[in-house]
Amino acid sequence: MSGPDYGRTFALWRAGAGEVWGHYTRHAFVEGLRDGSLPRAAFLHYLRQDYVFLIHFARAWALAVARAETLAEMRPAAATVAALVDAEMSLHLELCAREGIDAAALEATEEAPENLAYTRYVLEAGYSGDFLDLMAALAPCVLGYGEIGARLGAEAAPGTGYAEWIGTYGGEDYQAVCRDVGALIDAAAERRIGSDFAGAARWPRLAGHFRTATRLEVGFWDMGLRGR
Ligand SMILES: Cc1ncc(CN)c(N)n1
Repeated sequence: MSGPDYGRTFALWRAGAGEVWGHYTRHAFVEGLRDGSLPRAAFLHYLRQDYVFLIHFARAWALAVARAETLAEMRPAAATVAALVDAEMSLHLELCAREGIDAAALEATEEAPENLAYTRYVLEAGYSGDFLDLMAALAPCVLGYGEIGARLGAEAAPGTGYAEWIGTYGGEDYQAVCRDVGALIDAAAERRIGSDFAGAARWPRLAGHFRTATRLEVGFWDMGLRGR
């Protein structure tokens, strides 16, 4: 199982997460997007939760701007905040508007426990740790969807009904964000722990953040699939 190249640190964290990574990126929800069999109600339930999720993720990336130690770290972190609130959330606004769900209704969505658990875990990693801890907790979100989008872009059934979702995450704009974030994480890791990543005292904790966030992604898909 391979995917796009988003850098060395991501490749090591991804491999270290073991089978959990496949549970996330090949979840039944994802396969339902690919072949079009995902019930529309489950998709809309997921989209509403994901809109709220992205608000908190934009806050977490804004925290990364504050935790950055250099301008070279600050710029891509700030660009990712913009990509989340300007580009990615537009997908949710447009798809939901077509179903009669407006922005006010989206913002009034009551957070599911799986959503609360995931977003607050990531924010806590940033509050109690440093920039690199935060990157480890954020990476499965950004880069996992990049990997899923790239695969579904190549494999999706014609007329799946979820082509816009797939096009957003498989498209060049989102893939460029993933490559930039991968490069940002590689540079941030070298700066803080040197080039012998796996030998660094901090490595198990960082890999643990990545694995936990990946498990929380699986829980998010489970929540979406269950629907209301
Ligand atoms: C739960 C979740 N994880 C990741 C992404 C991709 N930014 C997302 N929109 N939602």
